Amino acid sequence: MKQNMRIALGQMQELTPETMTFAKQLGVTSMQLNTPNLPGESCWAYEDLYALKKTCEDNGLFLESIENVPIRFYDKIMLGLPGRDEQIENYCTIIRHMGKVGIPILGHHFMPNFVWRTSSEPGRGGALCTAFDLAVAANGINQVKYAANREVRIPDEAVMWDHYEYFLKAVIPVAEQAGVRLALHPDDPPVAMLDGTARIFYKVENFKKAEALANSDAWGLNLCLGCCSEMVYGAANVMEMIQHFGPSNKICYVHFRDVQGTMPKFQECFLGEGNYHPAEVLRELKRSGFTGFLMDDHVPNVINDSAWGHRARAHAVGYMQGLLNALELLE
Ligand SMILES: O=C(O)C(=O)C[C@H](O)[C@H](O)CO
Repeated sequence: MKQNMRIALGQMQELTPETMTFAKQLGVTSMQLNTPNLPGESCWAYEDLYALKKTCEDNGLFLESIENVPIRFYDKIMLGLPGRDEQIENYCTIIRHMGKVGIPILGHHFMPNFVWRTSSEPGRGGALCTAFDLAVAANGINQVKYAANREVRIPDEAVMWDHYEYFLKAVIPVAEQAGVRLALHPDDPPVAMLDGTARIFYKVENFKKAEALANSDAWGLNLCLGCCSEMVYGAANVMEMIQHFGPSNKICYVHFRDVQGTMPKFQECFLGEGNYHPAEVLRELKRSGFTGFLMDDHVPNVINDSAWGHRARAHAVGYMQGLLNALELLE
């Protein structure tokens, strides 16, 4: 059954009673977890995934997606190192477990050196916003946790494509069978080369290439509007991604955040003061046939907030709820 667009609370690693209460208080009925801190050095057990799903259900919440397994579960896959087939086997096991448990989406990115930021800058009212400047990054400065194996660099984009294709060919049939969708997150920052390693998901046409390689409804996007807005041409990418991937139901879910500026230099911001117009984008999502969930992803660090960002996330969720309500009335 097709649902309506809805909002999830997420980007936490742990499902605590407090966060679930917070979700309910905000009027949110969906949850997402990012790299949940479950036991396991290379794989997750069925029982642990089942417990996450059950805890959500017992609290009247639906666990929509798990975004990312830990990088240590698939670093060899991304880097094409010996041991990648074993990692693929484990990845397939997780997909099968998720299918059995009934968690419908598993997110992934393909950035061996993960997310980079070069500073935090004061935004509206002094709220701290993370920022990226390629000129600074050229000196190897990354203020976000560095997840790469820095000994191994893959400077060749074609090699990274080979690694992604190898991964897709192995996991897509398993995902199809399990009824789980694999949602790809764009590169952040979206740049062709960072710290000596090539990236492949930094421009619109490359997502179309991945779509063709996967050639399956089990592949889709974790459409991070923030990353698309960071790309050269900013808001135009956001619209193009929605218009291309929405009608074929390739958008599994949306990270609804924005930045000011585009590559090579940008800064995160509150919704409504970035490169794109949030209402216009939400309307385009609806018109494209998107019926998945939206979530805030990153938020500025506002005064007296928690590390996870309760205050700023409440603002972002409220903003999205208001837009959704208005859209229902107007469209
Ligand atoms: O940088 C972003 O836009 C992110 O959302 C980073 C997240 O950790 C995401 O899970 C990367 O796959």
